[in-house]
This record gives sequence, C-alpha cells and structure tokens, in this order.
Amino acid sequence: MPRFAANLSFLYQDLPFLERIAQAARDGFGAVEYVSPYEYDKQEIAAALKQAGIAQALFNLPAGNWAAGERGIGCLPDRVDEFRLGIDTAIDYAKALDCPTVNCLAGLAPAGSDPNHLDWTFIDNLAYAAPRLADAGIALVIEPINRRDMPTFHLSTTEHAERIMAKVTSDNLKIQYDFYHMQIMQGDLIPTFERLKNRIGHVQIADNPGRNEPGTGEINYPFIFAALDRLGYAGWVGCEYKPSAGTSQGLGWMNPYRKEN
Ligand SMILES: O=C(O)C(=O)[C@H](O)CO
Ligand SMILES: [Mg+2]
Repeated sequence: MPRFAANLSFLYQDLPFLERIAQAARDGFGAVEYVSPYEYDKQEIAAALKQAGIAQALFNLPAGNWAAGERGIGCLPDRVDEFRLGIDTAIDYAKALDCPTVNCLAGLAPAGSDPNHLDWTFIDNLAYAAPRLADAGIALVIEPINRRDMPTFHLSTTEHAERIMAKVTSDNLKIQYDFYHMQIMQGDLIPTFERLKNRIGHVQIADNPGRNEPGTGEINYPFIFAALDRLGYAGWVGCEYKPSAGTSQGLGWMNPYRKEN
C-alpha cells in the first residue's frame, strides 16, 4: 500500500504553515513534505510533528531567493559558497525533524550561460553534498522538472539526471521522480520508473493537465500505485498537487489506500 505524504507547499494553503501539519495528520497522511523549513524555528516544527504523530518525509536544500523567483542554486557557478553553507543548514534541520531525504533543486539556467559549466557546477556541488549528507544519515535526491512550467530549469529529464549521477558516483544520490513532470517531459511513466527503480529515492504525484489531485486528468494513478507496490517502492509518495476544490474535500482519491481497507 502506498504511503502518502502531504506536500504543505501545495496542500492546505488556507491554513497557517504549522497548522497544516495537524490537519494533514487528521486527514490520514503519514508524513509531510514541503519546499523549505528554514524560515521557521526547527523546534517548533519538530513539536508540531510530534504532537500530530506524523513524520517528516522531505524538504529541499536552501534554494536561493524563492520569493524573487529563484528555484535552486545547485547549478549556479557564482553561488557555490552559498550552496555549501546550505548543506550544513539542511543537515541541522533534517536532524531536528528526523527527515530522511533532502531534494537539491538544480536551479534556473541564467540567460547566456554555458550548459556544460552549469553541469559541472551541479556535479561538483552534488559530489560535495552527497557524502556529507550520507554521514548524517540523510539521502540526497535531484528532481527533473518539466520545461513547460519552468522553461529554463536546468534539469528536466531522467536521462540528464542519469548523466549527472554517473559523474557524481555516490550511492547517496538518487532521483526524485515526480510523475507530473515526467508525464509532461517523457511519458512512459512506469517502464521508466521500473528501469530506474533502484536509483529513485522519492516520488511525487499530481495529475495532468492542471497539476490537480489524482483522478482529475490523464494519468492512471490506480495503475501507478499498484505498480509502485509491485515494484517494491517503499518510500513516501509526496502529494504535490493543487487541490481543485479544497484539500480535505478532495481526498476521495486516497480512500482505497487507507489502512482500514
Ligand atoms: O516543483 C516541484 O515539483 C518540486 O518538487 C520542487 O521541490 C518545488 O516544490
Ligand atoms: Mg516535485
């Protein structure tokens, strides 16, 4: 049975951040994930998780100035110092929140930049981060993101992620396989997942088009959830979608996967 994590950067947007944790637990999620914990007190988040009896599945490494439109700094040559400092911050938060996995966003390619230079910066940064996170017992993932929503995002296919991973050569570096992005960029969702399953460290879901909850679009999620079970995926499935009419009201798709069934 898949284990679902509520992505609090997408779900429960009508609630203050810390209150989203308790509501996710009440709605039957086993874990939460979100873009960034860093603007909150880690002890306050830890207390909210404990009180709700819910796990922390994932958050991202510090990703630059999100409000200004940045989407990660992993590939940016002039941000290497900031990236490295961010690893210490992420380890600090992940330990406090008992978070098993962190996601490194590659970032948006600056206009006129050399893709090879961005690749090598990304590779060097990941080679720096992966062993340090491994020592702390934290897995590192990288996420291809579709080019329709983010035309300049540096990492948008699993093939590119594989090329990066081949250069980093760390067992502690895996792919965050977001079925929504993969449907837009590549299709062939389950054969690709099956081929890469030992190299996939985290999974996220949303339907397409619209990035709404499962069952609102073209992706056959019952088939996908059965395949994840069949293929032995035991990690969290991050629900990173825009609820089409309220988060709690729109969780009917999850009913067949609740423990009581
Ligand atoms: O955009 C996505 O799909 C992600 O998972 C990023 O981490 C931002 O939420
Ligand atoms: Mg995602």
